[in-house]
Amino acid sequence: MSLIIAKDICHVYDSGERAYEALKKVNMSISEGEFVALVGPSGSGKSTLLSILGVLTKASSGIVQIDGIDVTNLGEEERARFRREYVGFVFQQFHLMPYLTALENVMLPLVMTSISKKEQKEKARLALAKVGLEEKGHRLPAQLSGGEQERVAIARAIVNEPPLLLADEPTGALDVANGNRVMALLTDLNKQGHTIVMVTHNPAYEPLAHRVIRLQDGAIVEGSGSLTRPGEVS
Ligand SMILES: Nc1ncnc2c1ncn2[C@@H]1O[C@H](COP(=O)(O)OP(=O)(O)OP(=O)(O)O)[C@@H](O)[C@H]1O
Repeated sequence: MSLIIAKDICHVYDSGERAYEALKKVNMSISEGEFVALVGPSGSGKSTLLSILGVLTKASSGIVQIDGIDVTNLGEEERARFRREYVGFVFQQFHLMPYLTALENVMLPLVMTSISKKEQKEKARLALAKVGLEEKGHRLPAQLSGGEQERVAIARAIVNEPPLLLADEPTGALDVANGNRVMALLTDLNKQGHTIVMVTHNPAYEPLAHRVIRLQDGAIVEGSGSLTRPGEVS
């Protein structure tokens, strides 16, 4: 079953003097449980597409359906709620709060929920254990290595068990050994049921994905998946 369907997605950045068409009629579908690598040259539109799939950016036109919900026309508040429930984000820059411990950073997505503080802590501990950092929850980000900080960021992304995990160059700031460890972790999380879409510049990681979607000049040139399953797209 498709978790994501994107139909005729166009995106234009309009910064006053000149408009730039970053995505041109992108059509794709991603099945539940897939691990997809989103690749392509710099400027081809990968981050823009990831941001649209994560309901962070509103596409200029086109339709995005996630888990059967048309997210295209949701209001700001509904979009925020949708992101909290459905999407975990992992970025190249870890974006950890420097004055919070690793455990507190992982708890952040739960703060807005009705879950009790005790349960929030328990869930954060479990997420840290999943990334192999159960012993380091008390440390501040500055007291962790780059690889460990990225694993904390991954724990934060999965703490509320979102069905969809979006990763933008998750290994971009890491050395080979730490990059490989993060990739092994993502592969493992995928096996546990998270659907993953990952932007990467590293061809060595492409074989780890079930499918490679290649973008060029804002269009998909390989691996879009089928959009023709009856009943899924109106
Ligand atoms: N806020 C913006 N305003 C104007 N143009 C933008 C903006 N953000 C991105 N672009 C342009 O849109 C195009 C696609 O950008 P995007 O960041 O999606 O590419 P990318 O494939 O992720 O690139 P990279 O691999 O270098 O991160 C680029 O040409 C970029 O210059």
